Amino acid sequence: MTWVLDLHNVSVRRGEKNILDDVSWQIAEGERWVVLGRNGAGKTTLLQIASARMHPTTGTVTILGSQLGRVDVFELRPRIGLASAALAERIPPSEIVSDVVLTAAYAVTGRWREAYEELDQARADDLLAAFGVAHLAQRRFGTLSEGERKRVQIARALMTDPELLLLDEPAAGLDLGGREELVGALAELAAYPQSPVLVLVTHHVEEIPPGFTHVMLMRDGGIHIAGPVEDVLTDAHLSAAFGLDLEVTRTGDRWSARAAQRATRSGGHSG
Ligand SMILES: Nc1ncnc2c1ncn2[C@@H]1O[C@H](COP(=O)(O)OP(=O)(O)OP(=O)(O)O)[C@@H](O)[C@H]1O
Repeated sequence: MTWVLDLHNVSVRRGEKNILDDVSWQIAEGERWVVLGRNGAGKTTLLQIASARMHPTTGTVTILGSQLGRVDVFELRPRIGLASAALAERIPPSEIVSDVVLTAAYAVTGRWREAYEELDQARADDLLAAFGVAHLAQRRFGTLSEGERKRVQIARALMTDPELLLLDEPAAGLDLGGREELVGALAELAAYPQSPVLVLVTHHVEEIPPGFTHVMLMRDGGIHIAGPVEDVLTDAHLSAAFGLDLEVTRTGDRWSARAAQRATRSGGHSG
């Protein structure tokens, strides 16, 4: 089987610590993954590896059939869409929104005399429309709200028509309405068979869009458990991964979690 992403015994060492510790993970065509874990679990490091931005200390990483270390990463990266806070910080606030998306075709931020094809412009316009921000195309990126910026970033990440799309906490900082709109947009993306393979990093099960197929729970740099959503999202697995007693609830095609309610003392009469 050809995997879209194939990590084999991958570790990343920083100082005395393995911040990724012996991770083996395969993603097949058509899958939509959520990576969950508490602060410091290693989620962003995992996405750095999966987006060919970081090499492992040990282990092998094969992305879209190319093994890291044996491939020109500058040829590989346009095939992988990535949206993250770190990338967003590099977008000049004065950049016109349309150009924020368009420049992804050339893997740069900041438009500077590149010869853009009309087709590229049309694609950038379509993506802005698909994420409901076409009306902001001529605004400066720095003037957008957090939610509007997140949508523009995802449009940018899709500009190169990637085969793999990695989203690092796309709902962070959004209000309830913004989160729900984004979850809806990602559910739509997940539903298209032509969409890239999706990997979404989040802290909250409430942000899992309908249509996502698999969940990985990370803990201390390793995989606590990974597999189909229904198998992984249990009270026991989530509690172990987050280190506290949690109750998970499924309502329709959405999930929520909260601290387990302690059994109340019963049987007594008040007064
Ligand atoms: N260059 C580095 N040197 C030392 N430690 C690092 C380095 N980069 C990351 N770490 C540590 O590795 C661990 C994993 O970091 P990472 O950012 O991958 O976690 P995360 O799961 O994305 O966390 P969060 O949910 O808080 O964003 C953290 O403890 C972090 O402090």
